[in-house]
Amino acid sequence: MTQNPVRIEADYLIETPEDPRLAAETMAGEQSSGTFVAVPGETPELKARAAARVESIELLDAISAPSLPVARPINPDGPWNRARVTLSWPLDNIGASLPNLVTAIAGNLWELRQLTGLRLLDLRLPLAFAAAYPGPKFGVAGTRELTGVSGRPLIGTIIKPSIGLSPAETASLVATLCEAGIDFIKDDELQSDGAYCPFDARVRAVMRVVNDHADRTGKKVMIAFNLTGEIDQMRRRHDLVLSEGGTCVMASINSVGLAGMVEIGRHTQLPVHAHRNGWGALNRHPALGWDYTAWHKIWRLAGADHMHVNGIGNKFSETDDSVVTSAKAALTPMFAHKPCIAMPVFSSGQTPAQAAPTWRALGSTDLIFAAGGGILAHPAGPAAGVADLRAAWDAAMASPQP
Ligand SMILES: O=C(O)[C@H](O)COP(=O)(O)O
Ligand SMILES: [Mg+2]
Repeated sequence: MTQNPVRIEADYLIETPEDPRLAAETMAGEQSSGTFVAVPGETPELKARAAARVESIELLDAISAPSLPVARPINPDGPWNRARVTLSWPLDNIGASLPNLVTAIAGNLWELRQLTGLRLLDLRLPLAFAAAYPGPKFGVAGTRELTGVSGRPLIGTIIKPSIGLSPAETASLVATLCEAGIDFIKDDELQSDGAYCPFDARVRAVMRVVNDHADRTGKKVMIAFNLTGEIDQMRRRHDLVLSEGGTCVMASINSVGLAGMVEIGRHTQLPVHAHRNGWGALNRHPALGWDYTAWHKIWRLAGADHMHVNGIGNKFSETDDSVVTSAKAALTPMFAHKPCIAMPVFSSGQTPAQAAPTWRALGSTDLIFAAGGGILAHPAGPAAGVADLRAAWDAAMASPQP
């Protein structure tokens, strides 16, 4: 977690038919003061001030075929060398700006013909970024306080069918889940403000049920209402959730973009639940895109309190190791004085069967365990689904601390 006070650092896995040292210099040049040819104004003084630097290169095994196509290959016969590279940039090139950070560390780099593979593995930011951005306002502690859940994961679900229910039907399902003792419910990412389930009507209908349940039992179930939209809409939707007594809002972060998320992060008085749909396009090919460890940091800084990490034995394509690495990353402090911890959300094909392996692999109860089909498709109904999931977690946690 040691931060260079004046330089941004990023680690990459590169694949190149050139000497990796040359390719790394091209990366640094293209992403700072250089271009494909020396230009007169790029003086030694200017370079000293603005050039990105190659901080380290670790050579890895070469491979026998390129991972990505190139229109005019530099060396069509290979070999395709691989290396782990760290670059750094002067903070003053961009200032503490998340959108411009992404352009610098993850902009035109992806298109360089010198590279047949490029993956951004991790990044380290100067403290100025911690000062410039809100970070999560609630995180694990604030979410636990609002839900009254301690010592175990939050047991959650996703409204299913994802889309198609009316506000009244959604509220009726929420009532059943509240009675069953659930802690957390979220809209599906596909449900935001459609014609037959408008956002405002859904919030009002659902919060009537949630508030009534809280008045009777003292337990306020946290509902993550999906406010994804344009910036003015999102601010207004947040304000409605707040005024109705809601305790969480959700956004599809790839859809609202970094500036959208920063605005939510600054405006919010509620925890922000960050849904990562679209992530596969940035991550699924091992020689292209981002590792979650690097990517999720920009969203935490922007204000994500809950970060989706997929789940053990998920219905998608990701390995369990990758899921656990992501969850541990979300729980790792970003800055000593401003940890920006985000609560990992395990979701995607989760059922009681994944409770014990998740507990063993993570060794923490600081998570939201969200099972949509895993609760709502229970043969004995949603209430039995909640009870089974609670029982599975209780049994898992009774086994020795991993
Ligand atoms: O939005 C989500 O988190 C997913 O739709 C999870 O749904 P599932 O538990 O039914 O896979
Ligand atoms: Mg979903």
